[in-house]
Amino acid sequence: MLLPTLAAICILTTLAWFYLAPFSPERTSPPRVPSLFPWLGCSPWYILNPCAFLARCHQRYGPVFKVLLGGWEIVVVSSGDVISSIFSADPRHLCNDLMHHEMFHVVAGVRTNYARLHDIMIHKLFPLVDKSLSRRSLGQTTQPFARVLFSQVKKFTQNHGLRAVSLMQLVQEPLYIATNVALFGSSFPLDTYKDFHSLDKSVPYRFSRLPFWYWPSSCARERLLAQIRDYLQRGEVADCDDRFALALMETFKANDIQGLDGSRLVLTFLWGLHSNTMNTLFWLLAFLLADPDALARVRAEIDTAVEGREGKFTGLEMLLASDPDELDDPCFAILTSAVMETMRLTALHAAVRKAECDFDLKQGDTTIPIKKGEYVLGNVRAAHMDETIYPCAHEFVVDRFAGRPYRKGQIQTNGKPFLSLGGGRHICKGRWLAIYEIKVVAIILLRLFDISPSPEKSAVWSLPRVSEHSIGVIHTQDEVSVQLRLRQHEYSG
Ligand code: HEM
Repeated sequence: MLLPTLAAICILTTLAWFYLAPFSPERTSPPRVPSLFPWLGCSPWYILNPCAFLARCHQRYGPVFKVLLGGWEIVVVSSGDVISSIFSADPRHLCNDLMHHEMFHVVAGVRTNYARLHDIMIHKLFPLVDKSLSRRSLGQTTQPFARVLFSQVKKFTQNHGLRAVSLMQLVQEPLYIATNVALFGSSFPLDTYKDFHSLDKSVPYRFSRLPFWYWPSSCARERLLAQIRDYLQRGEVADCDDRFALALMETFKANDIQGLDGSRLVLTFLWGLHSNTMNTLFWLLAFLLADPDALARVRAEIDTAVEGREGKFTGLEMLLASDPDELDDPCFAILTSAVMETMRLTALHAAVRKAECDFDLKQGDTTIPIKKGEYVLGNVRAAHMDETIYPCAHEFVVDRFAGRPYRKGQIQTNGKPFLSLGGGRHICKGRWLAIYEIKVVAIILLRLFDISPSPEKSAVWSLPRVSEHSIGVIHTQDEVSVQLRLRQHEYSG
């Protein structure tokens, strides 16, 4: 009894201290968040709710502050310009190996051989992703994507016509399967969505080393690794159009990556490929369903484009057969803006880097000194919630990014600091794929269905709660059920 009581007293005292003490930050530049514990620093509060902790510190100490978390001195920055300069910094000065290491460990359980896997990922896999998923060549890589996606969504019309379905599964499973076919070919283990989802749900807890019932997700990970290993061992690529899969197999062969190492590398990549995109897509639908006017505007735009009223497409089938470049079009200006707005609202923190030497970050006319061995972290959420840049920053404003003339071939930021997709040399290599995929899923679902809250739950739609332990982009643990009703138009099942 003594130990738990002491622990409870300790936690309550420190919580009270954190909330009530009249904080006077140490007179350092940047200000340092005071902490009671010598090595742990503020990690108990950070781990309990990273987002709320950073928001409180931002409010108290301003846009730049230093905090000790589990032995790491971290300089947190919240201004768009400074975060951009971290993204663009020379990796010899600010290095992001740490995040990659964590991803390998947390997602795929890598404990040995890290350096070799990391080397292949950075020097072989990322350039391959960059080339295959660039705006110009995306159409060759995604050829079967929309076809497979459509056939997966159609299954919901057959099996779930009148029943409640999980919004998460509705938006994510077809996307997962179609993306895997497009990138890895149809011989990839496609019936793995449930295991992937179970692993994905555990990742934020694994990152924070929080107590969690890990057993189901660990079993899911083992099954995924075994199936991916079989896929790599077979080495079959069904179709020579599967360019990405062919190049991947060749890269693995040339570098003698096989067995468990190969499957761990692919699983880590698979998580990077799906996790943010799936969660962003879920929130796009959730925001639209919570805002009937926004939903009506996006749907009207889709109907106009699909019905060929402005001469763009003559039906859903034609739209789905088009090159991704065709969807990067002013006829989808509001939908594109809705995707950008969702990315703005869902991005958390990024740009975690370790300083390899003493380094100055520029902030306007001043500099932020970073010492060798310190870490920097970009509080993207704070930058995106800056009311001076984004009025009504906490609200979903569907046309926020549709104010200026549409610029094809560019991310539609409307000239505002937009950090959800990184920047500089580490800009997200899958950004064109992610935007294209999210748009296609939204087009298919909103064209085919009226989606309403499941009557067993509530007649009024409210946004799902944000999980305190989200990473990358916000997550939810809420089960959201919806009912689908086929709309009356060209498609009848
Ligand atoms: C909505 C979906 C996505 C979001 C919000 C997102 C976000 C990001 C961010 C913020 C970074 C920069 C991280 C940093 O520098 O610290 C990044 C990097 C990266 N992303 Fe994405 N991403 C998404 C989808 C994808 C997809 C579909 C792929 C496809 C494989 C992908 C592949 C990559 C790669 C390879 C990098 C590392 C680039 C490098 O370090 O050179 N991402 N992503």
